[in-house]
Amino acid sequence: MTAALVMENTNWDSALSKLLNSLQESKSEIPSCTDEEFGFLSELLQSKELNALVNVHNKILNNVKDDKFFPVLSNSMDIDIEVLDLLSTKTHISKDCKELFHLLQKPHIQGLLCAHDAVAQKDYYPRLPEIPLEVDEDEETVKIVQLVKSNEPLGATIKTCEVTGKIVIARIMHGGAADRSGLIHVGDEVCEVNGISVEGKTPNCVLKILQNSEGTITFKIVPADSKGGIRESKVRVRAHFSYKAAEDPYIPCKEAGLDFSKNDVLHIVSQDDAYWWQARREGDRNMRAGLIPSRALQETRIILERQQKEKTDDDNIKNDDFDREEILTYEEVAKLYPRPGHYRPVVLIGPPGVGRNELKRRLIATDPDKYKTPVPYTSRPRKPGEINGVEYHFVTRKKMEEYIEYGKLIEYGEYKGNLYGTSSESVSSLINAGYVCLLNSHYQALKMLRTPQTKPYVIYIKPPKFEILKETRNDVRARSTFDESNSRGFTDEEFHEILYNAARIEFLYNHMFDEVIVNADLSMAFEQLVNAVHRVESEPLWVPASWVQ
Ligand SMILES: Nc1ncnc2c1ncn2[C@@H]1O[C@H](COP(=O)(O)OP(=O)(O)OP(=O)(O)O)[C@@H](O)[C@H]1O
Repeated sequence: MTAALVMENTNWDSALSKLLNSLQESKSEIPSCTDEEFGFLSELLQSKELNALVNVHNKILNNVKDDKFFPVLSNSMDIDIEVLDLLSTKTHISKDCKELFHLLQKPHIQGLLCAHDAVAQKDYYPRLPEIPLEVDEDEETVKIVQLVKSNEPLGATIKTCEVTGKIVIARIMHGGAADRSGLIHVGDEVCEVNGISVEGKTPNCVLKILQNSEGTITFKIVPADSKGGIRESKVRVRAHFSYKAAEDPYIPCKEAGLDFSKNDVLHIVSQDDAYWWQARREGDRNMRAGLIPSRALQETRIILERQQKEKTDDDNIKNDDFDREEILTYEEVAKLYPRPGHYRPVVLIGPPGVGRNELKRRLIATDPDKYKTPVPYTSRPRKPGEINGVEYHFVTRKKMEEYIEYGKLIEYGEYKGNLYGTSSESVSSLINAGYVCLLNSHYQALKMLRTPQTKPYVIYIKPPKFEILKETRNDVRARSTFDESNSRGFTDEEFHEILYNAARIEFLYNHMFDEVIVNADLSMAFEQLVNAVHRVESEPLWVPASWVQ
């Protein structure tokens, strides 16, 4: 294509055409320019993309002139994440949902939305004024640092140094404004803020000065000896408790706190402080880290809480609940990537009668060549119609005890005086043969199953509240699983027993669940199970870090 051709196109930007013409005219006058370089530049100036970009730029300029151009929102990235959250469970509904779900995750779409938000929030305003030249001569080590105050906090905390009594930087939050500037470091001594000396002032007074300043904030700082960038740790943990900084009376700075919910995965970026770690919620676009209680601090809090509770304890959890001794704070996790043809076993946990068999049966029916369940062993007597090796392998109690003693069973438990269990061999042979192995083990077996070798995906099947449990089961004349000798519906007592057992399982094993499905409407619960199993087959998922190493 030549310049003349370009100019024939009436939509072509005239400035670009001019530039291209000049380039061609002056080619011979720039001998240092190689053919390749010249070709690249002239191709660029003739590209449709650049022309379109310049047109967009011109249009924006025209709009700005008329004062018509303003952003409608400044949180498009938050909206993108919200929409992704909503879509994540609905991708099966239609091809469009699936396509949108993938589109909104594309890095260039997200990059565009982030850039849009930064512009909409005027993140680049105001321009930094020139740094004043007249710095006290006798203060060679003094540094003037200017930061732009935007909507986000500064990302640094201050304290009075116990030794010198001066105001010093106590903490820099990872990814916050101060950290990103790279100009302020822990231990730096603050002499002035916006020209106001902070000598003799309390951290609270300094905070007030900061809060009252607009635009840029100028710090006069004596840098600490040891600077160096902050190294980010790569540790990810799953939180086993929820946290709200605003409700924590001991956090050094409430605004610097990071709220999280139980089961959130957190990226711990700094464990330098014994009591307060810095963390980000995994998947959060906000790169600013926040303060969370360290493992040691949280453990101490739990122990104190328990001691206080024990004094007034009136809960009815039985004494054999050995797990109560466990102090759950954070569990280190890592992503486990799916291996094609080698699937993690899916374990359905729940109170007897909640519907695990029904869900498992339905799943196997969708593809019996893919989903399999091992035939368990039991010491319970065979009932009429049952075939050995089909429903169960029927063996004596003595044999079961031998199996347990010799470690032949991957999981076992006792229910109503009979032993039940699954052999390790039957599970591993299904997994090695490329099937998705489904287990609905007794909850007591969870600890045995949750090992780096087995790597189970644990789904807790939860009953809905009493009224709904009763209504949904009675509507379809569900058969009680409590009375093996008689086919009849569930009684109210049995519904209460399901709920009692559910509360107990949740109390003891909640931290081992990868997912919870409430089995109210059967078809909805089944749909969730299908989605969950699909995720296990196809997505990298968080597991205890020891399973991955
Ligand atoms: N969401 C539901 N709505 C209505 N009925 C249900 C629902 N889920 C299960 N059922 C019915 O409840 C009864 C008990 O279910 P199921 O046998 O699957 O329970 P289970 O948890 O496997 O019990 P167990 O572990 O004691 O064998 C069955 O008749 C089943 O069809």
